[in-house]
Parts: sequence; structure tokens; C-alpha cells
Amino acid sequence: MSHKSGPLHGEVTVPGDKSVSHRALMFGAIAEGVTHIRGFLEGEDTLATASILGKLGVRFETPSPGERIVHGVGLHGLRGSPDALDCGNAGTGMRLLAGLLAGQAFDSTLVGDESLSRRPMRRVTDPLAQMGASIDTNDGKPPLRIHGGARLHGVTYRPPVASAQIKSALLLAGLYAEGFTEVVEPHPTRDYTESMLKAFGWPIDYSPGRARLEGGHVLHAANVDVPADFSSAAFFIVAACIVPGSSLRLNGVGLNPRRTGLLSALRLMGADIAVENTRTSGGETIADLVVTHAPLHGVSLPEEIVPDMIDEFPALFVAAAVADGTTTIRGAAELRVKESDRIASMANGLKACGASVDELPDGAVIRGGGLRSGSIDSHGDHRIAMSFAVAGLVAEGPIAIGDCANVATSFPGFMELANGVGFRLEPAN
Ligand SMILES: O=C(O)C1=C[C@@H](OP(=O)(O)O)[C@@H](O)[C@H](O)C1
Ligand SMILES: C=C(OP(=O)(O)O)C(=O)O
Repeated sequence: MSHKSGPLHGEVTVPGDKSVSHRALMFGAIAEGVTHIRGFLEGEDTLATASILGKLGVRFETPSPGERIVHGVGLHGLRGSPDALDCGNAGTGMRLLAGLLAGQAFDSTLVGDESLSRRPMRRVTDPLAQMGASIDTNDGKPPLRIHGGARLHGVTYRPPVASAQIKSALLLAGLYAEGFTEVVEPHPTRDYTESMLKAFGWPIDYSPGRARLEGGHVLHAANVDVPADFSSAAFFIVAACIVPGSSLRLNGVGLNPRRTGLLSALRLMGADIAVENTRTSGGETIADLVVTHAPLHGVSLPEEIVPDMIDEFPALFVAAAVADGTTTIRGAAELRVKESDRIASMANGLKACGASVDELPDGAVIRGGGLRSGSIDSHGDHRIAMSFAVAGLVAEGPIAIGDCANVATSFPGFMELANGVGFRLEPAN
């Protein structure tokens, strides 16, 4: 349950980046030597990836929460597991591991929870098959049965959708392939896989929207400093924008340019967001964000921003619902195949709180105005649940959020951190 609040104040350090944490585990696992990860996300998605790698013979130590020591087994050191490998709720975990496991000598089965079991996997299994992999799906959905022992060869692949998960799955398989694997994207996506490969000493050519590597090299263990997750910071950014009198500081947030579309979108809407102490950590730009309340107005969102803010749309829907005027979002059909159909989940939830929203196949038209109290279903989707926690800050009455246990997939401790800066969240009975 989320209640209307007074101004939000204080400093927040959100947990480590989910994308970087998944990748650090995987590259650490198949590197030669010992990788030390700091700022690791102790979320259910990344814990699922760690547990799978453990079943494949990788040893981890946890000297303290947020820290992992990964004892790499080398490129060919993983061993098969008779158990189904459970990725939980994590699309990133399943799609990247599909690429990694396609190149192994043993068979593997990747399974997921109810939400992940509905998500499309042909986007990775089809191009992996072009590389010579043999993967059975359940009509394009999980489970994925990956047959080991395939001889992979490099391809040049142009994914039809901009997706860092597709690109990363192919690059991971490309480590085991003969020849060159190249991915040319319709729009550049987050480049953590490329930058981490480089940091682990694998030769790779990349520039925004294109990456190319050759199989048969060696990964050398490296230390990884994980930045605070921009996608988790997004809920606090929108919250401080919309609650009158608020000012919040968000420490050490990762500002990979392929992640920060929400900042551009909110600034177009009139937001006041200052970027301070910009620095580099682990090859990534990080900075402190100071977000001060400012009245927002509706916008027609430029479509080129969409891939750079893909996971932040649920939070943006809330900003649009309380802005002055109409916001139009187009070109965001990918939202329909995330942990839930995020266009439908947000449109239905906002309508249940009195907002005027028209769904479009690839977006929505959101007419700003006030929100009333309401009862919404987050469909087990962490980002929907946290977005309505933000909406409750400015709604006339409380917003009851159902089916929200999955918040811990990406943001363990969200409720405590949020209440510490002025949210009024209480657990459902
Ligand atoms: O590569 C990644 O770590 C991710 C890529 C994005 O998915 P797509 O590749 O499906 O766009 C994003 O939505 C997801 O949360 C994390
Ligand atoms: C889409 C997301 O993650 P994944 O695809 O890894 O499930 C997300 O975290 O919003």
C-alpha cells in the first residue's frame, strides 16, 4: 500500500546494476583466475544466475553482501548439470546463458518462472541456430533445451529489434565459435558485454550499434566495480520530480548513455535534474543526481529515445499521468514482452486510479491530471509494482499494489530505502 506523502528529502544509494552484475558473474566464471566483484546486485535475478553457474561447477565466495569472489574455471571448464537450470524471473539471465551454453560440450535445460515462461526466446535461439547451435523451445518459449557439442561458427547478424540481450547472447556464443561473430543493431543498445569483454582481455571491435569478435581467445579475470542501477534510481528520480517540495540526491548512479533516456524525457517535460561529481568507475560513467521537484508538462516523446529508456517506461507513465497535458509514447512495442505486458499493466493500473490512458499497439496516450486511490495488479512485475509505489505519493488516496513480491528481483530493500526518504509504503497484510 502506498500513501500520499509530504516532500521527499535525503540521499539514496540504490543497489548495483543488474545488467552489469549478470555479466560480471558470467565472464568471471569462464575467465582464467579470480574475479572480484564489488557492488554486486543481491537481487533474485542475479542470484539465480550465480546459482546456475554454481551448478555448472563455478565456486563463489561472498566476503560481504554486494561482494563476490568468482573462481573462474576458464572457457572450457564448465561442467554439465543434470538439474534444470532455473533463471527465475530473469530474461537477461536466460538469454545470455543460452548464448554461453550453446557453445558447451554438454546439454543444458534453462527454465524460468511463470512470467519468464511466457517470454519470446526465438529472438536468441534463431540466430544461435544460424551459428550452428541446437536448441529446442516450447513453441518459442522456455524451457530451452540446449544440446551440447555443437560446432559453432561466426555469423554477421542484424537483429530485427534493438536488444542488448540478443547482442550479448550472440557475442557469448561467439567466444566458442570458429571465425568472426558480428552483431549490427537497428539502434545502439547498452554495451556492457563489449566493455567487459575488453576489460577481461578478449579482443573486440565495437562502436555504438556494432560489435565484432573472433572465437578462440582467453578471458583473464578482472575486478568489476558495479555502478548503482539507473533503472532502480528511476523510481526515485520520478518521485522527486512529482512530489512538491522534494529534493533527492542519488549517489553514484551508472550513466551509460544507452540507459539514460529517462533523463532526456523528463527534462523535455520540464524536470529539474542536476548531474554532479561525474566520474569514471570500472570503465563506466557514474555521477550523483540531484532531483528537485518541478511542474511537469506532457510531451510527444521522440521515438529515438525509446531504446535508451526501455525499462524506465513504467515510471515515465506515472510522470505522464500527473503532468499537465498529454504525453504520447510510440515505438515502444517491446514493452509488451517484458516481465508483464507493461503497456497494458500501466494503462490498466493508471485507469484504475482514475487516469485517462489510451493504449496503442506500441505505446500509449496519457492525459495528465490527478490520480485517485485505487487497487492495482502489478502482474508479478517488479517495475510495475515500484511505479505504483511512486504514483501513491501523489494520489488523493492510497494505492493498493497486488502481486508485488517480485520487487526483490531487481531491487531488494526498496521499501525500506523509499520510506527512509519520505515514501509511506506499508506491506500488504
Ligand atoms: O542486456 C540487458 O542486461 C538488458 C537488456 C534489456 O532487454 P532487451 O535486450 O530485451 O531490450 C533490458 O530490458 C533488461 O532489463 C536488461
Ligand atoms: C526487462 C527486465 O529484465 P529481464 O529482461 O532481465 O527480465 C527489467 O528488469 O525490467
